[in-house]
Amino acid sequence: LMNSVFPPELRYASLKLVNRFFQLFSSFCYFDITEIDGVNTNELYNAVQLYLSSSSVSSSTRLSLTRALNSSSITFGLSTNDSIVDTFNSATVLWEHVVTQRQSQTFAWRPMPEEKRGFTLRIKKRDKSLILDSYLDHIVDKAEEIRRRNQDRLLYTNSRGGGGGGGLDSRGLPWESVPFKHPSTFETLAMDPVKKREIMEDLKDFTECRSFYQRTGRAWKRGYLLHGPPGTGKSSMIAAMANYLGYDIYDLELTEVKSNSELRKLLMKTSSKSIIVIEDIDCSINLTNRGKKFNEPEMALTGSGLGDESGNGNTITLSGLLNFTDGLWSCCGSERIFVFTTNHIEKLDPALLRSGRMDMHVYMSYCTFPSLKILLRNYLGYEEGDLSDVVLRELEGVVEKAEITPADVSEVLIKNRRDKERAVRELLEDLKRRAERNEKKGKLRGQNGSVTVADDDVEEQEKRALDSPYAEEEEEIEDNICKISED
Ligand SMILES: Nc1ncnc2c1ncn2[C@@H]1O[C@H](COP(=O)(O)OP(=O)(O)OP(=O)(O)O)[C@@H](O)[C@H]1O
Ligand SMILES: [Mg+2]
Repeated sequence: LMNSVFPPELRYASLKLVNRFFQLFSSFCYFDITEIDGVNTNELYNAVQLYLSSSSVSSSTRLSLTRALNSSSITFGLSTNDSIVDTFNSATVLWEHVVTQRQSQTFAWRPMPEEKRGFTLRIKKRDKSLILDSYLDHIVDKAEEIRRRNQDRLLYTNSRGGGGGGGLDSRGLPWESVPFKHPSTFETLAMDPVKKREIMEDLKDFTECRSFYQRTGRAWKRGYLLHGPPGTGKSSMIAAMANYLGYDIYDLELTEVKSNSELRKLLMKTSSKSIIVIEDIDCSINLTNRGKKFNEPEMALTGSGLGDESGNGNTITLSGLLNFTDGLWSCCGSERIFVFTTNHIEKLDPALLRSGRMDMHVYMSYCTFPSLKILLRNYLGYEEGDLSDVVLRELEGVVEKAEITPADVSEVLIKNRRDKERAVRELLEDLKRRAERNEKKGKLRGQNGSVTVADDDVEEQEKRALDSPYAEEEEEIEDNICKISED
C-alpha cells in the first residue's frame, strides 16, 4: 500500500511516521539491550543472559545450554529469537532474544561477531516507572549471584614463579590464578564448636549487613587474625571461610612486593567478595623501627628478597601495610575480608593488633576433646556413642595434656584409617606418651633447674627421644634445662 501511495524518497519517513502513530496507541514500551554497545561489551546483556538462565525463569520449552570456562555447572539460556515471560512485583514483562546477521564490514577497528545479538524487554507503559529501575537492579544482583555460584572460585597469587617477571603475568596482570578446590569446610574443621559458631555467625553477619556498614560510615571489610602453633588449622580455616562464603582468595606473598605503591596496585586489582590473605606475617617481613609518622611507628618491613631500607621507594613499610588494610585505598572494592596468620602473635607490632584493624583475633589451639571428636568423625566415621565410654573418658583425660595439634592427630588417623580400633588405640598411646612427657617437662621446669635429673630418668628420656618424631625439639628443650641446672 505504502509503495503505491508514497514516492520512493518519502517511503522511509512515512514508515517512521506510521510507526510513531501506532506507538502512541500501543500500551507497551520496548528496551533493546544489545550484546555490543558501540565498541564495548554490554555488561547488562551478560547479566540478562545469566538472569534468564535461573531456574525460576527458565520455564520455556526451548533453551540453549552452555558451560562457561572455569565453570563446573551448566547454564540455560534463551534460544535464538525465542521469548520468555517473567514477572516482577506482580508486573508481567516479556523478554525476546533477537539474533540478526551483521552486515559484512569492509573495515573495522576490531573484529565484530558475525551475529548481532540482543535482548528486547517489553514492559507495559503503566508499569514502566514502577518497576524498570528496581527490576534492572534485581537482574544485575541475581546475575552476580548466579555467576558466583556457577563459577569455580579462584585462588590468586602475586608470586612471580610462573609469571612473566616484573610482578606481572603473561597478560600484564599482577595476580595469577588457579581454580580453588580446597575441600576444607567448617564442618570438617576441628575446633571448639562455640568458637566455630561465633566465627560463622560473624561472617554471615558481615555479608548481610551492607546497610549497617553504610549507615555507620565504615568501609565494608573485616579483618581476622588467626594465630596459634603450626598445624592447628589456620590455613584450613581460611579455606573453610572461602568455601562458606563462596569468595575468591588472594594469597599475598609479601616478600614478592617491592614497594608500597606495588602493594596498592595489587589491592586495586582484587575483586569484591574476596578474602585477602597474608600468611605467616611475622616471617615474611622483618620489623625494624624507622621513626614515627602521623603518631604511628613507621617500620621498614624488609624480608628476604626485598629492597634496601634507605627509603628509596624499594621497600614496603608497616604504614604501607596498614594503609593497605585500613586506609582510603582499602575500600576501593567492597565486601572484603583480610586474614593474617601467624605462629607468634607476640612478635607483631601493636599497630597491627589494635582494635578496628583486625576485628577478630582467633586463637587456633592444640587439640581439645570436642575437636578430637570432630577428627574421629571425619577420618574414621565415628559418631557420638560409637566409642565406649571408657575409651572416650581416657581420650578426654589425656588429650589436652598431650598438647597435640590436629595435624598430628590426623596423621595417626590417616595412617590407620582402615582399622578403626587400631587407629584409636594408637592415638590413645600417642596421647598418653605425649601427656607423660609434658608432665615430666613441667616438673623439671617447675624445679627451676635446682635439681639434677636422676640418671635412669635421663636414660629413659633419651631412649624415648630417639623413638620420637620430635627428637630434635626435645633435645633442644633438654639442653636448655641442663643449662639452667648448670647456671
Ligand atoms: N583444626 C583442624 N581441623 C581439621 N584438620 C586440621 C586442623 N588443623 C590441622 N588440620 C590438618 O592438618 C593439616 C595442616 O593444617 P593447616 O595447614 O591448616 O595448619 P596451619 O595452622 O596453617 O599450619 P602453619 O602454621 O604451619 O601454616 C591440614 O591439611 C589438615 O588436614
Ligand atoms: Mg598455614
